[in-house]
Amino acid sequence: MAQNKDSVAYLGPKASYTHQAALDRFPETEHELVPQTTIEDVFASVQSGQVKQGVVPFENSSNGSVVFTLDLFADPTGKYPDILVCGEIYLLVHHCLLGHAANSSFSDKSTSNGTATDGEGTTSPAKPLYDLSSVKKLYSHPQAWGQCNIFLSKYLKGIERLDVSSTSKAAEVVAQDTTGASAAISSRVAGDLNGLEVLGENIEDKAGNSTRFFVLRRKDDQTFVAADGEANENETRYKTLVSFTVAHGETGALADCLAVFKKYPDHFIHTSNAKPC
Ligand SMILES: O=C(O)C(=O)Cc1ccccc1
Repeated sequence: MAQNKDSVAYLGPKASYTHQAALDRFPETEHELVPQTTIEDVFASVQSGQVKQGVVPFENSSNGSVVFTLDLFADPTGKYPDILVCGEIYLLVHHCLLGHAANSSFSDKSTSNGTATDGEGTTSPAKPLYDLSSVKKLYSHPQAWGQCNIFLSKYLKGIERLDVSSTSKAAEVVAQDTTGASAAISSRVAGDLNGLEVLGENIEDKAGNSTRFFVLRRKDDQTFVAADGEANENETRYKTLVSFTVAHGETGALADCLAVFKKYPDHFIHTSNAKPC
């Protein structure tokens, strides 16, 4: 591990959206960014103290929470008792369809089949840049499918979808299959890194598609505890993540918990997520 640089784990490999979010907040001149295979690996490396901080995807403007991350915060088996959220990062997400292009590109891009629409007023102007008839398998992180519904249902309807641990992992997998039968939903950066062509760009349903990432650390990390004290003296306003479980089958149990906010009108709920365990 490089000396004098704080280490930051992220959902990798390189060129994932999480990597891009981590680079925005933690430039490599001052931080060592450490890729992890899964979101749980990021939690585990922060919990064990192997890294100082971690970055994980939390929710998306188009299709809501990242359930893997929510489940880890719920922590039903008590594996991550010392994890705290200490920051957030927002990233605009533009998805590409990446693969090995068939010979024919659509030279006049307006010749492909017109603007795709989902019938609910959301339009996706993206059209394929190449003939996609050889694509038989699609790879991506499960969170990405729901952000590209319009393009997928119009141009790749019924094509098998395979979930992998991140969008950049999807690009790595597709790079191994040179037959042209596989394609990934991932970023342009991941395409460049893995030598893949962009078969479609900006294929997300909504123009402002953005993802919110959380920065994790251990709650007993003294470097931060000191800084927290200073911030308190300056009356810094905080956003706090509160994660709890309620007894199943007790009617109104969740409502009773939330009622506490009535007593503290200067504390308000920014977002809430509820999920069966
Ligand atoms: O960071 C990634 O690349 C991921 O796979 C998680 C994700 C998926 C879709 C949008 C943002 C983050």
